[in-house]
Parts: sequence; structure tokens; C-alpha cells
Amino acid sequence: MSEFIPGQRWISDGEADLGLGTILNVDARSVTVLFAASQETRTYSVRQAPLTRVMFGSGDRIESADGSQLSVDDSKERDGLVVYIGQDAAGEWHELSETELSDRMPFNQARDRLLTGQVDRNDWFDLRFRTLHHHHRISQNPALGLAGPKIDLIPHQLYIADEVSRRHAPRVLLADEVGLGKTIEAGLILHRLLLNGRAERALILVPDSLTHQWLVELLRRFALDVTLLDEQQSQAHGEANPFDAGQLILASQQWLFANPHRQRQAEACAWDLLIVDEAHHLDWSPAASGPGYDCVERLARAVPGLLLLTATPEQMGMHSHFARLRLLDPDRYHDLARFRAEEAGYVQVAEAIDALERLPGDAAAQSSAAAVIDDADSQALLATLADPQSDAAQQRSARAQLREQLLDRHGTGRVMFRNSRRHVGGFPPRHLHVARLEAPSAYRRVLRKLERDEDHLDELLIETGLDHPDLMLYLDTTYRALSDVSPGDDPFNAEPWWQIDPRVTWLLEHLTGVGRDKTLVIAHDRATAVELAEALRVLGGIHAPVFHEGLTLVERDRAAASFADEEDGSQVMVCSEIGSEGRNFQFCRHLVMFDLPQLPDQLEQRIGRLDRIGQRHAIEIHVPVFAGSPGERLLRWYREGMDAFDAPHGVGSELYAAFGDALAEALLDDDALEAVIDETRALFETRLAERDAGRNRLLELNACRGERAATVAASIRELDADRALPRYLDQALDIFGVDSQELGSQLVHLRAGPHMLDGLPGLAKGEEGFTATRSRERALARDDVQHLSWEHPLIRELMGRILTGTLGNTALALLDHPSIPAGRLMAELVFVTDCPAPKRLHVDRFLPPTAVRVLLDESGANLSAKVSFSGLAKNLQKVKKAVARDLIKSRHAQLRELLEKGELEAERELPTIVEAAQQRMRGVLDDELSRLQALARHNPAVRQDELDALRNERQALDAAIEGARLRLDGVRVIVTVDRETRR
Ligand SMILES: Nc1ncnc2c1ncn2[C@@H]1O[C@H](COP(=O)(O)OP(=O)(O)OP(=O)(O)O)[C@@H](O)[C@H]1O
Repeated sequence: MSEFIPGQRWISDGEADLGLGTILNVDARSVTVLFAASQETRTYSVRQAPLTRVMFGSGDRIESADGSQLSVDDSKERDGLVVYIGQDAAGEWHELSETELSDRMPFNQARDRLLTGQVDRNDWFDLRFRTLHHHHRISQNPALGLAGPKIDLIPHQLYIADEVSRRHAPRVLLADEVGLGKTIEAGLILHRLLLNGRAERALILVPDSLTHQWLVELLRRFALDVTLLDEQQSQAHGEANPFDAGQLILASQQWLFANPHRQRQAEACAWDLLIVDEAHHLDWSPAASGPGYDCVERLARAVPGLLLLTATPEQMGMHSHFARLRLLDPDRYHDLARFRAEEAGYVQVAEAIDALERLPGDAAAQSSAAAVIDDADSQALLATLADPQSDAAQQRSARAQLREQLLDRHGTGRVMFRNSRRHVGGFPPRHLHVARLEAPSAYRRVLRKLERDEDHLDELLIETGLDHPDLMLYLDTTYRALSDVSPGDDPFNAEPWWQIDPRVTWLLEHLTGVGRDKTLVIAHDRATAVELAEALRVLGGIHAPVFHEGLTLVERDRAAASFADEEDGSQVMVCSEIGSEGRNFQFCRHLVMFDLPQLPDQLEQRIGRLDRIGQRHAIEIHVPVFAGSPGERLLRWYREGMDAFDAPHGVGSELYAAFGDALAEALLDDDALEAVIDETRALFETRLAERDAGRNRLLELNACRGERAATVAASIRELDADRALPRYLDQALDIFGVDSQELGSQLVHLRAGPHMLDGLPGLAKGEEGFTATRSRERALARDDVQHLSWEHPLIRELMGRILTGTLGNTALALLDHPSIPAGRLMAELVFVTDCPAPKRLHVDRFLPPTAVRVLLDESGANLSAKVSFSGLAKNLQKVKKAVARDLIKSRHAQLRELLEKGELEAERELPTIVEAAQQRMRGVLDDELSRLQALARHNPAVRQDELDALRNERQALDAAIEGARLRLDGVRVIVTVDRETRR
């Protein structure tokens, strides 16, 4: 029969910070507990519930839900529930059922353990106190959640991660140019939200080809254990919802978007965050929307946090870009026409920001700024800045604040973040090499016919089933299609295309020419990629892995791994257009575009495979084209119309929308092409100038605010260099039974020792363990080395276990001190603030468990200020457990008194701690609230629910902090001895 009865009060052994729980339901298998103070409900298996019953004994003080206090004298049982009998402050007798106890009441395991003679090792007590100290310190570090991941500290990423993860339920578009680290930014945001409890469950949807890359990045860089879900795995869950298989689920977009049943299952889960990579594929137009868009739209309605990632937000046109912004904030983005019109005002805002640099002393600059600024606080700042009497420091501060206000209140940036190479800087140059080849006669014949006979195009379209202008641009595809429809009819089409196509021989020569350097080849069509690899094998004896959307995940990853391998890897890999998107190939510097894509954004995506963070060489882009062919004309359009190979310009999709049709018509006609190029160039320059003056400028200014980024980086470096970490770690690993071996070069190998406490992450008895380092640089240099920081899962687990468990909460030690006679008793009591609150409030950032140490001598005098923890600890000696137990038994009454006295002493410090925490909280939240309120007046991108949430959060935090209590967390009894006695 179950020992649980509804109404009884229990605490969670592993999560004591949830507060006092109440049994809600019990059946044969499970027990459900409500932790009302933290608004959490947990269900456990009855047989293994990690719960401890809370019962109070004579002398304990208890508190009812309505706040009245009682000193317990006795208790009785009624229907399985305890009823306490005791006196209130006025001496009146009351009964209080355990169901009526306050949910926030601290409970006192340390006291009970001590008085029943359960004494832990002295060094455990030390470790417990140090854990509290470090946890308190680290919880308040502004870089918390960003310091653990194994990444280089790149300012624009840190800024975005910090800014976004501070927001309530962040909903943003991460739109940095290709290869600048959107995955890393999303990982950082997720990591921080998980660490501070603002998110627990996330669904990550990525293109099929990127699932493994994400899985590996999240594990290696962020130490996040993600469950990769596919159809096979889902079926293994039978009737159960497979999306419940883990807290962090990674799934392929192609799989989910094609599967309505699985979509419904995904929608049935309560996610905190949805991440969608390569979001430009979510297409939408006023007439119709794609299945991906519909699926994400339904999820986005229910999930509070949403991160959309794309380097080419306008690839599918302005409509789709607008529609994705609407997914992020439907209230703000409801009118496409208005959205377009808003852009016009950006130039003026950007000019106003630039004008600030010319103040004071420039009247034109002042009116330019004043024309945009209309808030009283901004106007006052402008007056300070423009006043020649202000000193340099005042002007600097006014300029910086104004810049922030203009960006925040009038700019683009709250929803969309876009960093560009130009702005970030430090990227290697790109070199274009064009190989002009003679087209084979079979291709020429097709082109000649098309040039001569207008009707031939239609015939060919019908005959081959290909699209226009694909059949002119991808002549190998046309050749193949013609061979398929009339096999054997035509002697020219008897051979495979690669036997006659000079690009293949050219490629073989290129590969010989570059020696051991790796080359990535991208072809538009999947069949071209597959057959080209075959050609390289047959004609050149070269093994080239192929990478395309038709491969299974395993095949694709095998191909990528074989290409990436520095020693034995392949020299060349052939990819299809879609198959390669988002992949990391920056270890390679030669890119061969076997043909050209039609969308400028796709061209940029191709170059972005190599031109990414981590690329150390100039990028050599090779394009073989047939002389006088449509392919060559397309190349001219890219080069002369928009400098497409030099750098991403972000206007390609607009140019394609304006001239794509005209270009398709001009692919056979040089004169027509000249005209299209001229018009494209004109629009390119106009748009670029407009964007650079307006939207791009604002996006750039907003995408990384240098000072904030520098502050975050400095805080991370401070944590990286924290000398307390190795000392703490040595002590903790020793106590938990983890063997550590120094390997030199700042590396340490950790392995489970024979007596290790079970369940530590990455360590299991009999297994290898792992190698780690505190040095960020060392960790980055090697994939197999983990970054050991305060945020590493092992250290978090160690600290968590100590803080929520009982390990080391009692101890007894001997003190040999010349000025204190032997046989005296002292008590070192460590109280900790207890502040149960819902996790999402992240109350720890303002009031992390805070220790109050009270050292009492036998007479009850408080010596804490005179004798420090470490000063005392140094002089203490351990004692055998049995002796300790006896000593405690013999001093029971005295100890009780000291415990009570200590509580009173500690209580005196609580109001100061609470007040300081409230002030910290108000300082941060009031600032944020007024910033958001001011912002909301100008920038409709501030959502009302964000404002409401912040107000509610402030209120809830205030109440939670106000309700903080002190709980005895640990107690060490100290008995003085003289040398004689010890011997
Ligand atoms: N801070 C960093 N430290 C170390 N490596 C990084 C960092 N930022 C990015 N990288 C590496 O640079 C490459 C590009 O980063 P990432 O994949 O996040 O870019 P992206 O913007 O998502 O690219 P795409 O536009 O192609 O999707 C990856 O190999 C990533 O691991």
C-alpha cells in the first residue's frame, strides 16, 4: 500500500528549492506533488519517488498559510495527516493540520540530522560552504549562461545573445549574413535560457541536411544533449507522443512539414522556445502559403519564444520576409504596404544618428537630430550634447544615450538582427576565376536552334519537361533529358554528358593544379552532382563524395566527414544546391561553381559555405562557362549588374524580382542583355545607397553595440580566469570520487573513481571519462576536449547536488586553541536564504541562495565578525564519527539552545539582504520597464504582452523576494581540546 496520502507535505530531495510540496494524487504507480510556491507540479513513480516527508517535532516553529506562527509542542495523526499542537506568540494554544502549512516554509534538515547524531565529514561541510559562496557569486555575474559554451568571443554574437536572452519570451529574426554565426547565436540564447530556468523545453527545426551538424554543434560547443527525432524513432514510441522523448528535440523540417500527424503531436507539447533554421524556405504570398510556413505558424502561435534564422531573409521575396516577421509579431506586422512605407523613414533616423557625431558646434547636425527626436528625455540629452558648456564626459554620455534611444525607439532592430561582413570586418578577400570554355557541339546545336527558331523553346520545354530558362543554363541537364526522351535516336546523345562536357576535363586539371588543397564543387542539379562525381572517378580515378538532398542522413554525414578529414580525406566534394546549404566547409578555400544558380541569394549561400567564420585563406571562386552561352550571360549579369561575387549586398532578391524575367528573355541576346545589365546596375546602386543610408545602416548600428559586447566579453573573461574554479573543482572532485589526472598543456582527464557517487554527467564507472581544460583557446583547438567552466554540466551537477541535498550539512571538528580552554563548545551555523519562486522569474539573479554565517561560543556570544570561515577552518581537526556522535549526544540541550540563538542572530541580517535584493531587482527591472515604455511610444515592434509581462514579473519578483526566509543549511559543532586530550 502506498505511504502517500493527499494533503501530506513532502519535499523533493533533488529539488529542495521548489519549496514545501503537497501530495495531490496517488495511484498504484505514481504520486503527483504540487509545489505551490514555485508553481510546479511533479509526478513520480511511487516506488522511487525522491521525496522526503516533512514532519516537525517539539520545539520547532511552524507557519500557517495565513502567516501565523506556532511553536510546536506535540502532534497527532488524523486520517493519515499530521495535526500539530502548539502555542502562538501570545501563548495561546492552536491546532494546525499539515495541509494548512505555508508553502514557503523553510524546513530544517540540518538541525534534525545533527540532533539525531548524523554527522558528515568535516571537509564536506567546508565544500558545502564554499559551494554556497561560489554559487552566490556566479549567479550574479552578468555573463552567466554565455561563459560556458566553447566558442570564440566574437562581439556581434555576444551582443545579440545577451540582448535577446534578456527579453521575455524572445521572438527575433537572426539574419546575419551567411556564415557569421547565427547557429552559434541561437545556441547561446538557448543555453542561457536553459541555465537560468527561463526555458526548459525547446523544439529545433532544421533542414534535413543540417540535423547532424546542429546535433554536434549543440553537444560539442554547448554541452547540450539534444534528442534527434525522425520517423523511425517516433514509431518506436508507439502511441506515446515522441516529442515528449526529451526536453530538447531536434527534427528535420522536411520530415515534420510533410507529416500532419507528427505536426499535431509537436503542437500538443508545451515548448518554451522554437528555433527554425534556414527560415527563408518558409514561403508565403497573399495567395498561398507553403506547408512549412503553415506548420511553423501554428507552432509559433502557441510557443512563447521563437528564433528564426536566415542569412537571406528576402530570398523568397519581400512578401515572404514580411510574413516571417509576422510570425514573430503578428500585431506589429499586419500590413505589408505600411511595412514597405516605413523603410522610407529609416534614412532620416540614420542621418540623425550620424549627426550626433558632429555635435556640439554644427547647427545643421543639431536640426537633423532634432527633426527625429521628440521625447522630452531625448530632447534634454540633445540639449546637453549641443551645449558647448557641457564637459567632455557629459557630452560622451549624452551622445551614447541618444544613439541608443534613436536606435531603440525609431529603428529597425528589435525584431531583426543583421550583421554584415563589412561591419564585422576581418574576413578574407574573394577572388573570382572564370574559365571560358568552348561548348561541345551537342550543346551548341541546342543553343543554335533556340537562337534561330523562337518556337523551338516551347517544343523543347514540352519535350524535356524542364523549366525556362533552366534548359538554356543547365545544358547537361537538357542533354540528359533529350537522351531520355529519344534514346539512341541521336548519335550526339549516345554518350553520357560528362564524356563530352569540357568542364569535366577542366575540373580534373584544376584539381591537379591545386595539389592537396581541397575543392568544393556545387552544381545546381542533383543528377549533375551525382554524375559528375562518377565522371571524376572514371576519368580521373578521383574519389569525390557527393552531398545532396536525396541521401540519407548517415550517407550525407559520411560524405561530409570524408571531405573534412585533413589527413586521409577526399580532395574534392560535389554538392547539389540545396544539399549544401548551411553546411560548414570553411576548411576549404577553392569553390567551383560548376554552373550558376539563378537567384542571387543562392549564389551568396554557395560562397557562404567557405566564406565563414574560421576561414583563414582568401576564397578562390572558379566558374567554368561556355563562351557565348546563356551561362556566360548570367555570369555577366551577376558581375556587371551587381558585383555579386565581391560581397553579400543584400539586394539581390529585389534585383531578381525586378529583372529576373527580362534576364531570362535576354539570355540568348547580347543586346537585350546589355540593357538588362544597365538597368540592374542602376537599381543596384540606387538601392544600395538607400539601404546603406537607411535600413542597412540602422541594422548595422543595432546589430552590435560595441560597448555592451565588450562588457559581456569582459565578464566572460573574468569567469574564464577565475582562480577559485580549479581550487573548488579539486576539492569537489575529490569528495565526489572523481579521479583527475593532469595531462600537461592545461589539460586534465576526468574519470570515475572506484567510489564515485553515481550519475555524474559524462562519467560512468568503467568508462573512459573525458578530457577537459579551463583554457578557452585550448578547448577550441580540439574537438575532443571539453571546456571546463562554472557552467560545465559536471560542475553544475556537483553544485546542484550539494545545494539541494544534505551532503555536508552537519559536521563536528576539534579546535586546539591556546587561549580557549578545553571542553568548550562552539557552533558554526550557516543559514541560507530560501526564496521559492517560479523558475521563469529567475529570482536567483537578484537573490541567489545567500549564506549568513553565525559563529557562537558556548555562552551564545556571536564571534562571526571576529573569526572568519577560512581562518577557523584552517585550525580544525577531524574526529572519528563515533566520537562525534557521542559528543553530540552529551551536549544535546546546549546545542538546541545554540541553534535557537543562532537563528535569532541570523534573522537580524535578513531584512538587509532582502532590501538589497529588492533594490537590485528594481534597479534592473525599472530601467528596463521605462526603456520599454519609451520604446513602445515610438516603435510598434514593442509588444504589449512584453510590457505586461515585465510589469507582472517585477511584481512577482518583489513578492517572492519579500517572502524570502532563512533556513539552516549547515551546522558544524566545534569542541575545543588541548594537546593532552587529543593525544
Ligand atoms: N564564436 C565562434 N567560435 C567558434 N566558431 C564559430 C563561432 N561563430 C561561428 N563559428 C563557426 O563558424 C561557422 C559558421 O557559423 P554558423 O554555422 O553559426 O553560421 P550561420 O550564420 O548559421 O551560417 P549559415 O548562414 O550558412 O547558416 C561554423 O563552423 C561555426 O562553428
